[in-house]
Amino acid sequence: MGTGTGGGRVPGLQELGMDMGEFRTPGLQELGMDMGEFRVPWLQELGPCSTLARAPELPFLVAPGPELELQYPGPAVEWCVRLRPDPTGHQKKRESWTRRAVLPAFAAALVYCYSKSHASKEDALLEAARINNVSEVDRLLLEGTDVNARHKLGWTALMVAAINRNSSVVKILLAAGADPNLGDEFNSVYETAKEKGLHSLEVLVTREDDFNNRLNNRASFKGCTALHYAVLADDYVTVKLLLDGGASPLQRNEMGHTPLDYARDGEVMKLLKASETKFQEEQRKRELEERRRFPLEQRLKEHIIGQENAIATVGAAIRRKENGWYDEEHPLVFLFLGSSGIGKTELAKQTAKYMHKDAKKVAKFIGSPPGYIGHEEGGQLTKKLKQCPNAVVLFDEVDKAHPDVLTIMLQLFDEGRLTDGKGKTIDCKDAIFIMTSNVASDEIAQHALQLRQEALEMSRNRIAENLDDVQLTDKITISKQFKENVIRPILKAHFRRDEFLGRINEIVYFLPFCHSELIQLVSKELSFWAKRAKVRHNITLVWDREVMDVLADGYNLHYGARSIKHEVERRVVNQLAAAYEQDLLPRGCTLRITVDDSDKQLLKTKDSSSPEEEEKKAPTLRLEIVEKDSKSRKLDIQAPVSPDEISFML
Ligand SMILES: Nc1ncnc2c1ncn2[C@@H]1O[C@H](COP(=O)(O)OP(=O)(O)OP(=O)(O)O)[C@@H](O)[C@H]1O
Repeated sequence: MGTGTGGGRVPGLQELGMDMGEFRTPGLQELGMDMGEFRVPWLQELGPCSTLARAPELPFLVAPGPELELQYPGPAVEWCVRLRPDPTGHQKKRESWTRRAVLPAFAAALVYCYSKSHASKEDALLEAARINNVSEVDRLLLEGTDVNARHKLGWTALMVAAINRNSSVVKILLAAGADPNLGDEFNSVYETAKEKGLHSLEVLVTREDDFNNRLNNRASFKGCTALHYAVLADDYVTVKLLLDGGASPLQRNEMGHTPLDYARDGEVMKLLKASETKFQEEQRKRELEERRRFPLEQRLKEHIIGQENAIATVGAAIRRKENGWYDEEHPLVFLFLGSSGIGKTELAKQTAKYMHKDAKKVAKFIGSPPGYIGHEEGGQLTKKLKQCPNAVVLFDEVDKAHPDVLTIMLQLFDEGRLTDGKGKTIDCKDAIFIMTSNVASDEIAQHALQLRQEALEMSRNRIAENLDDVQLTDKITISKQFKENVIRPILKAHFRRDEFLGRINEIVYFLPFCHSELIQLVSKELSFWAKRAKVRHNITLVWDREVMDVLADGYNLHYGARSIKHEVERRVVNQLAAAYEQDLLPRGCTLRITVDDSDKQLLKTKDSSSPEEEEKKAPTLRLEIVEKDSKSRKLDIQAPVSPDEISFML
């Protein structure tokens, strides 16, 4: 119970000569009725009317006598209850209702039925799961009630059935598709009350109604699955049903506990131990199969444009680790080299997402002062590694780290453990460390550009010779010789530690984008804004191929993909915003981005001009509205007034 009617008017009450105001009368309390919570001890629930003989009309009284039976033909659910004289309350020593008591009792029953008939199907399912009302659960599921719906405080019907040892209901819910691996969103009573802005007493009563008062109010239950609850209830049958229904015995709640952690010695514990091993084996097989069907490299390529060698190097190393072909005594250590904004952090994030199904799991530490581990962030790192020993740890801008910090990192990589401020040692052999650095980025970029130029000339010659492997220009590989003769000495001079470089498993090179990659980046960026235009303003955004060439020209080697984002914002999004502000964009219109006609010639002559000339002659991008007859109408967007002009006008 505990669901209020929201203070609305209950149909039928006035016919009984009462209205909501009278619920607070002392007469009701004397009868043992607590109207706030609809706790009526002498009220026995009979279920929906449809299962019983229907009352033809108001006032619902079906069986006058010592026991009163009442039907409520409500709008959604029709409910039936029986009222028994309560020997402990006002009706003491009486076997039937007094005239004085009948009316308020009726009113209370009516309100109860009303609240039941108004409760959503999902609430009704939770209630039926609690009281083990199998036929009601069946009926509600047949009516299409969402089997995984949550109580407003966070739990599901399966969890309620599990904690109450209602195995028959658990069986039906599982068969109807209840997800046994959903975690409870309920925290502790006090935390949940704070989160939801409710009184803690209200939360406590609601929780105890659905669960039971044996659970600790102060403990957090966030992330507990139905299996955790079945184990807490020490109910072998339900535990078995849940395991057979696909519940993971390895799933941890937010406190980091698996169901086994809550098991008492005995049958339940034995069953859980056996299924943990089986589940691990099955999970390993499933993951292996998934990796085979959808390899890491393919997933990375969905998010990262170009950088094929970097993706291949990281992919191969992770595959070795996942399949047990690696040195288990040391963590996997990468150094990502290359200029700014070309995907180093993005690749680290995507790797973390692949390893942990969550990009947020990447722990990022910045190398700039006050420095990494050893200072404030040292504690953070040990904390994170303790929580997740196989975390992906990103050390950004490692070249800016203090030499003392490099010494600690060396210990970390070499010994596979780290000692925190309190002298406690944390194991990190299973972690993946990714360091990023801009050191030698100019040399790498220049080398890559030179290789591309050579490849371009080669392919031009091949075209001239009528050989058709023109694609060659996009795929270049940095030579071993360049790495040894140019990069390694720079790294050595910078880090001054041979053994530090020696502990890096893979140095991964990120190269500047080639033209086709820039076009992909522009396309990704324009698509992002097109989606926004559609969702926010119902505007369809299309663009000509030349527009992408113009925007790709905004690429700046030092800012990488960020320069493309900036160029799209500067040259397209600014115009969109100005046109919108000037009310030039009707809702539902189609907008086309195009290169101004008078500037199209510039694109053709671009190759022969010097960089200075190009800067001056950058083609203009325009917005046009595509009319119904497919003709385009140019938009006359007024340039926004610049601050200089404002001061002039003043
Ligand atoms: N190769 C790429 N493919 C797709 N998006 C990219 C690529 N490179 C960079 N980006 C995008 O550009 C932004 C910056 O990229 P990222 O953070 O990976 O840069 P970085 O190489 O780590 O550079 P920095 O050293 O400056 O942090 C991100 O939004 C990222 O999604």
